[in-house]
Amino acid sequence: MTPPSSSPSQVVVDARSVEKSFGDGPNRIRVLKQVDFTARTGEITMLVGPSGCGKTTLLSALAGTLSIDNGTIRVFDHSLEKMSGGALTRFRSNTIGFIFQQFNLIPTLSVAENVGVPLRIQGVSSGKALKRSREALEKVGLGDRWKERPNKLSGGQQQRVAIARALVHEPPLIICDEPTASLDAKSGEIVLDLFRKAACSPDRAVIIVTHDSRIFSYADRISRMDDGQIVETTEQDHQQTPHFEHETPH
Ligand SMILES: Nc1ncnc2c1ncn2[C@@H]1O[C@H](COP(=O)(O)OP(=O)(O)OP(=O)(O)O)[C@@H](O)[C@H]1O
Repeated sequence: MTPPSSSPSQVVVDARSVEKSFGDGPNRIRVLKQVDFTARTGEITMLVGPSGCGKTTLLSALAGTLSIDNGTIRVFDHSLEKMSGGALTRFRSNTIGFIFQQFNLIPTLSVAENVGVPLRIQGVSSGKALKRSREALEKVGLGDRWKERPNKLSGGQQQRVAIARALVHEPPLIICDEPTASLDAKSGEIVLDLFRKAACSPDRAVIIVTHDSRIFSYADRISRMDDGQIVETTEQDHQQTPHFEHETPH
């Protein structure tokens, strides 16, 4: 997964001293406490840690969907906190592909129409969006299911549709929150192989929030979070092919 030597990996997500609290007065809770976090091109970075430690909050801040109280977040050389609402929305839709645990597919649209949503938001015509959506569905092994409604697919297949939707507009940053939590081992393996292929691109970065220890071997870098802070970051080099652990997640 190491990018070619002609394209050394670059820090493209750089969060420094990020702070975020929720609530007021005695109900105020500090969720992010001076968090430093980086993600690089050509790599899968996993953000792990116990429930409630602040992973989703940090992910939302990195994605620009949640404002922070203090600190700085740079994503592909743009300071998120300096961008206005409209500019941030455009930046997000061009730069980031999101994959959520709940898939968030629209039940009344076909699978291909769901995949095409990011393209339609960018103003791509429906004909071109359909063509590119079908190509993206081919890549995730669902080329023959494009006309169906999402509820006709299994959970693993719906997750692959969500991945096709996140990749269809070729965003340089892929952000995933618990992408495998509800998947069996076989579906999880397919999903992780797709992320690995995506991250192999020397100009693309993948960030995955997970507590699913079955997938840790796919990470190039693991940042461990506890009580609102990154307490450890470890690098993994892939002498051996990463694999999905066929055991119950912790
Ligand atoms: N909008 C909000 N308003 C108030 N409190 C919030 C809000 N969002 C998150 N929190 C609180 O912030 C803390 C961290 O939540 P967060 O979802 O970031 O944790 P997490 O590490 O992702 O947990 P999990 O692994 O269970 O998803 C929790 O105590 C949560 O209740």
